[in-house]
Amino acid sequence: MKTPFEITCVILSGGKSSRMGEDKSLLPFFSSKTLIQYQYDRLKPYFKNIYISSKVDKFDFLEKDFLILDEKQDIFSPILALDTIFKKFKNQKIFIITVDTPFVSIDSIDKLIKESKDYDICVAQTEKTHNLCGVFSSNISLTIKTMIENDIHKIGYLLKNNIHKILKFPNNGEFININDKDDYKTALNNINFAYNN
Ligand SMILES: Nc1nc2c(ncn2[C@@H]2O[C@H](COP(=O)(O)OP(=O)(O)OP(=O)(O)O)[C@@H](O)[C@H]2O)c(=O)[nH]1
Repeated sequence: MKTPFEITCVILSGGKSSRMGEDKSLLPFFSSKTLIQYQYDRLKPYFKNIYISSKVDKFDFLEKDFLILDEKQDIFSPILALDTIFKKFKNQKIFIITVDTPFVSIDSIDKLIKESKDYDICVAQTEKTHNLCGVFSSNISLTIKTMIENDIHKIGYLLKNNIHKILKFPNNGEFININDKDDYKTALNNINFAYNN
């Protein structure tokens, strides 16, 4: 195994899951683990520090010290998650990934971290841009503050207003998001196929 990445990882897992119709982070995924526990456990060996960002404490497997609860509870938005994350981690770069992308490879994460050196944001792109899979620097805090004050929640705005790099990857499959029941069904097939072959 590689030496763990120096950079801290935070998994975003406090969304509304409106397209799924139930909290996707707690859906059964693989080997008796929920989606969030699967994502956490598979990434944990590769990072010195790994946290989960959420609105509430809903993870029975996680020690409280590794949970980052959003400061603002009234609306759902990854921008609010990033706001709390960078209040905790000042002057740092953080690797951000979402709970619903369990197939992103460690090699791709390695590439994103290496490529992020000269940028405040470095995110992945395949057929579309994966705005919440990449490295974010605390230098973006000021833009986040402005966005919250003006009720702007588009990650695209955050990218546009900071020095960023969009890193292309050839394999769309590894960046698939699990948003609705069909995505979930496909992801379950993929994960079972991967472990049985
Ligand atoms: N901590 C935290 N995470 C959030 C919040 N809103 C969204 N996320 C996470 O950010 C990622 C992208 O979220 P979205 O696609 O906007 O929302 P979602 O909950 O995944 O799904 P939809 O409600 O169907 O859009 C997911 O990993 C969410 O769990 C929030 O308010 N707080």
